[in-house]
Amino acid sequence: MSNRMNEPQEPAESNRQSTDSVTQTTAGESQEKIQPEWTEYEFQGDPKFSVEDLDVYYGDEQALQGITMEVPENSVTALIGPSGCGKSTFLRCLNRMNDRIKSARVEGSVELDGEEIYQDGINLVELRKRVGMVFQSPNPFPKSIRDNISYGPRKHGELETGLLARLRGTDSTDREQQLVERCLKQAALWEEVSDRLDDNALGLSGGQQQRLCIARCLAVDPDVILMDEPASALDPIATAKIEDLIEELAKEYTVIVVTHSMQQAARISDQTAVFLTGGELVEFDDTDKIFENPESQRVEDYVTGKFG
Ligand SMILES: Nc1ncnc2c1ncn2[C@@H]1O[C@H](COP(=O)(O)OP(=O)(O)OP(=O)(O)O)[C@@H](O)[C@H]1O
Repeated sequence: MSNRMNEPQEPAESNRQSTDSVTQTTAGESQEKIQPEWTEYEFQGDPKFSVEDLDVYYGDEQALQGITMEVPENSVTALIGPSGCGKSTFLRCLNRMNDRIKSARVEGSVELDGEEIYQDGINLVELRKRVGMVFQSPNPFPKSIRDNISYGPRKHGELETGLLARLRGTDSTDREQQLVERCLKQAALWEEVSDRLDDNALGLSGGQQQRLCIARCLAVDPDVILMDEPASALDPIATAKIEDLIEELAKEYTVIVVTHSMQQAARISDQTAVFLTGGELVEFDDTDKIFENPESQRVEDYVTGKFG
């Protein structure tokens, strides 16, 4: 992983000119789309997601255009780009959260471990269990810290506690305690809250609440954790804790994170996808390559702050 942002070097001219213009217009003719070759990222191992020709519309407005990329498993992928270029829209395609937006229409293919998630009959509850999501503002339930963690597994019928469960002999209080401890440890929060698990989660600091939301996401055993600007509402110390946590989580989970901070993308991610205005994915590569020697002139301009 990259720990620093170097001054970008000059990208190869020959590559740039051939395909940098994703949308070319010849006089008086309709636009012709050319998929940039810099999104074919080569990596070892299997892809977690294979996305092909993904278009997303909100009503008549197109938010993503022909996105094709493969996301490697057990690593951190950062999605960067200027405001409104479709990063959050793309993230929401990966667990079909856009289905909840009435005007949204998704075309193309998204495979998770080789299985199409946009096929009819896919179980959305299962999908969102496998592909969890953490949002920009921490949003714990107004319940105890313990209940925040056990909420998901209870909903899925994996935990039962209380009088009825004890009478039935199905009480899982011990398992719940183990689960709460494991998830809070994984989210680097256990030490700070182990003596107040029954306190209301809303009494935690913003950074603690966000780590609790990550712990809550881990409680249902996901494969993938999607994060939409998870540290943008936090102070620098809380941000550093979330960044450390993201790197740690990637040993076991596939983490895909939208960030506005290029420094953050450079610090925490293994590979970076750069989206630009109009909903194009222009370049996807190792994070070092994107920040030090991108192929696309537009990406170089963006990462060096010339626009965006
Ligand atoms: N629910 C929605 N209904 C209609 N249009 C939407 C909706 N969500 C996003 N859009 C539009 O889709 C485009 C992409 O938005 P999106 O939020 O995905 O971009 P983004 O890169 O995540 O932006 P930001 O960095 O500002 O969060 C924008 O033009 C936006 O206005």
